[in-house]
Amino acid sequence: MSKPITFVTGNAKKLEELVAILGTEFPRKIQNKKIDLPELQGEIDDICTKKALSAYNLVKGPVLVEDTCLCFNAFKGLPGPYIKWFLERLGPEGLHKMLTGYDDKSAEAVCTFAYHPGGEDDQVILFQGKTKGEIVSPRGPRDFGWDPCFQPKGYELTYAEMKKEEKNKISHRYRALDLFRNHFNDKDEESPSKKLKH
Ligand SMILES: O=P(O)(O)OP(=O)(O)OP(=O)(O)OC[C@H]1O[C@@H](n2cnc3c(O)ncnc32)[C@H](O)[C@@H]1O
Ligand SMILES: [Mg+2]
Repeated sequence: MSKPITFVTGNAKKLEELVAILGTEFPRKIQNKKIDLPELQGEIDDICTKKALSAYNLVKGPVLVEDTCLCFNAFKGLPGPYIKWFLERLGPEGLHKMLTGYDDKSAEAVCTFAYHPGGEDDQVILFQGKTKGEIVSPRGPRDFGWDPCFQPKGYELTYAEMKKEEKNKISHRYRALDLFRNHFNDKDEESPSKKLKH
C-alpha cells in the first residue's frame, strides 16, 4: 500500500476544491498539513519546485503543493505569482481598478501543482492548468480570493457567482488536477501537456 500524499497548504479553500475535484475514485489517500510555506520570488515553475522541496523536507514523504497565479495580459503576466499580496492590499475592486486605462482586461488563471513522490532521489513533477477569462467589477460571494472579479471566457458569471460544481469543471485547478489524476491512472505518462520533471 503506497504512503498517503500530504497536501501542504495554508489555504482551506484550495483543499476544499481539491477534495471535491479528485472525488472518491482517486487511487491514493490525500491528507492535509496546514502550513503556509515560504514562497521565493521568481518564475512560477521555480517557485513551485522549491515549494515542493521545502514541503518534502518537512514531511519526508510524498507531498503535494500548489501555487496559483492570476496573470493580467495588459501587464504581461503580472501580478502572476504575486497576486496574493495585491489581493490582500487592494481587494477584488482594486484588482479591477488596476486595469482602468487599459482596454485589454483579459487574464489567465494558472494553477500549478508540484508533486514530490517522497523518495530521496525523486524529482518534483509539475502539473499545470490554465483558464482564460476577464477581470471584471466584482460580483458574487467573497469567500474565495479573487473569484468575484474573474469571469471565465465564454461565461456570463464570475467564478464567485458560479456554483462550486460548475467552477470545478472548468477551473485552472480542475485542469491541473486532471493531469495529476491521469499521472496516477497511468493514462498519459507521455502527455505533451505540461508535466515537467525538476
Ligand atoms: O499555502 P498556499 O497553498 O500557498 O496558499 P495561499 O493562499 O498562500 O495561495 P498562493 O500562494 O497560491 O496565492 C494565491 C492567491 O490567490 C488566491 N486563490 C488561489 N486559488 C484561487 C481561486 O481558485 N480562486 C480565487 N482565488 C484564488 C489565494 O487565496 C491567494 O490569495
Ligand atoms: Mg502561498
